[in-house]
Amino acid sequence: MVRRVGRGGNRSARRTVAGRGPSTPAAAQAELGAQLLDEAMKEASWLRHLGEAGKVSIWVIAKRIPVVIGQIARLGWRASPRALFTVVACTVLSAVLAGLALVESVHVLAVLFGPGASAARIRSALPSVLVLVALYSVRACSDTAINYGQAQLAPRIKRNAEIELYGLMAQVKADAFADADLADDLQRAADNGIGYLQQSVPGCIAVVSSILSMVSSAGVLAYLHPVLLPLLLLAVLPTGLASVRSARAEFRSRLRFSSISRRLWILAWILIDPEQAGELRACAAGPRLFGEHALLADAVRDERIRLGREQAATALAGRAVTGVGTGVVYGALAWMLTAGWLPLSRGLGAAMALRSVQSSLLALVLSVHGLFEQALWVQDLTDAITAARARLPRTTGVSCPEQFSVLELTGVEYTYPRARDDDENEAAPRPALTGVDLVIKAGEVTALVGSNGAGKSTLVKILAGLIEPDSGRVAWDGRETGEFDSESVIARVAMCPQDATLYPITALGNIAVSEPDPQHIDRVRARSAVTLAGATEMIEELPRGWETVLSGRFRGGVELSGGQRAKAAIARALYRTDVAMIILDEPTANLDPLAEAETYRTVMSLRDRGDVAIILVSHRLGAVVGADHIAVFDQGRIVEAGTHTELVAQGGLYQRMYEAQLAMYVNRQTLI
Ligand SMILES: Nc1ncnc2c1ncn2[C@@H]1O[C@H](COP(=O)(O)OP(=O)(O)OP(=O)(O)O)[C@@H](O)[C@H]1O
Repeated sequence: MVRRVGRGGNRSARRTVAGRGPSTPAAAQAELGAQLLDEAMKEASWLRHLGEAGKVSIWVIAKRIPVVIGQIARLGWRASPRALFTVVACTVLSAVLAGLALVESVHVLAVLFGPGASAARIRSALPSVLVLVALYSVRACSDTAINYGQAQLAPRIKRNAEIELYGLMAQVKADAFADADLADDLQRAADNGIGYLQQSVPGCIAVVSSILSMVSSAGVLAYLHPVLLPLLLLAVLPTGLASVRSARAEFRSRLRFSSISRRLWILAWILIDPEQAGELRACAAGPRLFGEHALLADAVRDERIRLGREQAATALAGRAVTGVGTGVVYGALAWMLTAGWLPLSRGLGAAMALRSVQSSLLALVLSVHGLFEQALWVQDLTDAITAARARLPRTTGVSCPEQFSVLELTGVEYTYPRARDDDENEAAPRPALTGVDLVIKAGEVTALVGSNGAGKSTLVKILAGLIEPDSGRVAWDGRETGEFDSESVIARVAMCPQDATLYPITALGNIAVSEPDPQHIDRVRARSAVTLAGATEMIEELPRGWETVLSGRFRGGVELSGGQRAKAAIARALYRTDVAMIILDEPTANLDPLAEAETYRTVMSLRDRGDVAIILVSHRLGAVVGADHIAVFDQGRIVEAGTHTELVAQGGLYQRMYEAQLAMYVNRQTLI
């Protein structure tokens, strides 16, 4: 049993850190567990809105709710005007029918409790009973229509939001994702915003429908006797307040335990993920992770039990006060009946109306709280969409030329955007590139080499049009790329990035993934790309050959090795024949020596395409010996440039790196 968990921290754990260590191994274990829980309960960015509904005032909620309902109504109108109309019309109709049914019940009671013989009274009440049955039947149809309309609206609204959000995600500039805050915003929008948006549709309907039911029942009370209206407050207010308190306790608990729930989810995922099963056992990590899972799961169980107790106590107090209030109301009703202010039938009708208002109020409190929380997430989603819109690629209406002879970079500078959280750091972020000048020619192989973190991959992203320099110039045959639509530049570059991703589609689909329509895949071109990448044998040996899905997560699919993945990624780049530049960023890091040598021969042979510039990033300097031009990077700058022979003769960084690698093969003594 875990005790004393909370956002404020665990006192005993703190004491141990500050003072002497725990006395026994069991105490040490318990304190370690308490620290883990403390850590797990710190608020994370994706918890941003959870629990806010538990903190704000009722007035803030009251002002916000109509805005949300308006927003969802607008989305509903865009998604399906007919479904929205059905829902609105039937919600109003249901409330009116509920009121009419109450009034009709009073008529039935008036007849049944009126003068005359029993049989005659029952006969006289029959028409009103039939009307009552008709009213309830129509209301049942109306409620069904609301459910139907809601089932039509919610998925459409969700789908529209998905189209908008994922469409934007696929379009925003690649460097937008380097902005950790935007990436976080988009992730939250996808993980939570869309789901909450869908939930907010029934949420809005529940709120409107409970308000209308309350108004309708209150209207009936006023019709029975105006004095009953103020009495109503006595009967419903305590229930309302108890419900608000209980709902807030629930939200607060969710806030404190959401971080733990997320950890639990991640731990459970690690324990059951087939891909991680081997490593988990090899590292003997299973018992430790299982122990951590058990600790957190026990804490969640204890919290649910505690919450249940708190809510039961709140409900009991609410019920007790409501009981007193209801007693006062019924006392007043009895007095009105005996004083002749109200006939018996109306008194019974008033009791029914009171019950109806109480249950509608309960539903209203719960649905308003739920909707308020959903509204915060919906707002988050809207904000993320607006932020993503501001990061769409440049459109100028001018496409870049199909080819270039010379691509020139002059004084290129680039610094990655930093996260909002980093803004407080006083040190300015270090530029990834500074004053880069480089000339790239079609029909040549240009190699980019240098130390780790020197800026090679960043330059490659600029060449591919994925990011744009903060300053400096990138020009295709003298025309600055800023003149062109960003998309048109990206479309003219084939890229094989470091650690390329294979998608869970067929091998053929992966090689020709640049073809939007699978019907238009050129199989001959795909075969020749695979041959050039040295991957023919690998693909033909797959269980279903070209049609094998390249993911072990799917039935019949396979998981490729790192080297096999690299070959497929190279083939994917070589499939593109409509490009001005082919970029290979560390293409052979995972290849065996023979495959590596073969790949470099292929890369050099790409010069034969004539009008295509080849960019090769590599740490294997033996592989760039044959390049036409080599640029050596260090700390964001090009510090040396030339051919292999020229660079070795210079005796600088390149020569030192080359000699170091050479020594590994020819003179092991140098390394020892
Ligand atoms: N997405 C990013 N966000 C922030 N900084 C980044 C990002 N990518 C790279 N950097 C930083 O930019 C600098 C240059 O990185 P880059 O990946 O271009 O180096 P590289 O020469 O390709 O390195 P390596 O040889 O290790 O692949 C590094 O300091 C790195 O930390």
